[in-house]
Amino acid sequence: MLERAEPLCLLGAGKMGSALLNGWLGWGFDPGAVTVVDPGLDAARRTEFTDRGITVVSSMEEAGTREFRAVLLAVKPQMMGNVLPSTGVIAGPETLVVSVAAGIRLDMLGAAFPRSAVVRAMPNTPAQVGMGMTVAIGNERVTSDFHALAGALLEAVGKVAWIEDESLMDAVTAVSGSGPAYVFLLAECLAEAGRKAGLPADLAETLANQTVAGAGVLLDGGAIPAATLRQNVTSPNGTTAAALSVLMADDGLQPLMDRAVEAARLRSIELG
Ligand SMILES: NC(=O)C1=CN([C@@H]2O[C@H](COP(=O)(O)OP(=O)(O)OC[C@H]3O[C@@H](n4cnc5c(N)ncnc54)[C@H](O)[C@@H]3O)[C@@H](O)[C@H]2O)C=CC1
Ligand SMILES: O=C(O)[C@@H]1CCC=N1
Repeated sequence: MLERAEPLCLLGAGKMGSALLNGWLGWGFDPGAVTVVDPGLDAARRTEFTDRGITVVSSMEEAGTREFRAVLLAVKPQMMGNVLPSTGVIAGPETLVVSVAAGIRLDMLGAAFPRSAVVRAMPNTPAQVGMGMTVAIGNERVTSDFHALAGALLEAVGKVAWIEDESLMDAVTAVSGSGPAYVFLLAECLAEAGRKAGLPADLAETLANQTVAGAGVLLDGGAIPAATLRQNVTSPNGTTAAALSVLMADDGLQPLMDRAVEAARLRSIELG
């Protein structure tokens, strides 16, 4: 289980690391128990953290040799080679290490943290508001206690699905890890199309954003399938049917999405 004041170290407080941290603090985690290691934070970001009672350091040396209960690795995959060798000292047999780096495999993580339980996870940025989707897989050191701890950390920021086949992680990354960006692009495109249809820019943006947000809330919980929600909007021979005849044509959204997801999946493999 997750105690609210167990020592937790976040390596890399960029977009994803901060989203997770905000989610944990929103859940009630004690900021005084958190150490952020990030050499790239500007003064304003550092102050943002320290004002909330979080300890911020620039290097692993400054973090000391204390073993944390949980270490979250949220640096770029390309940085992992530099970061991993110096992090072993803060992770002992009682430590759970969670990496969210795209493409970085469990065997690489396990080699860097031979004494610790390691979980490879793929969250997404809606974690910031407790609406994240995370897929996770643990190595052989993840006992039921560590599994519960990882589950608690990740469930504090949204839904969690555990998998047993690591090869699925590249497709997971392409669908839910990167997926929020596709939805934001949809909102941008819808607003742009509205502008082209004659709407003032700010009104077009408001309509598009609120439509995407509202549709997302209707989807939340999964009680009603997306296809049913779509059909509920579509009056026979009406305006939606006219638009969907374009979006659902043979060269419509599906083949485009297939190509986009495949490009992301292949990139995830490359990053590993
Ligand atoms: N942004 C997203 O939506 C998602 C990102 N991820 C993964 O999260 C990781 C971080 O991605 P972002 O947050 O988007 O990148 P980012 O560039 O916003 O954050 C990376 C952070 O790491 C810091 N950093 C660089 N070198 C460091 C070091 N030696 N020690 C500690 N911190 C260091 C940087 O200063 C920066 O704040 C990546 O591995 C990515 O694959 C996973 C799921 C979703
Ligand atoms: O773009 C990326 O590589 C990361 C992984 C998933 C979302 N952002």
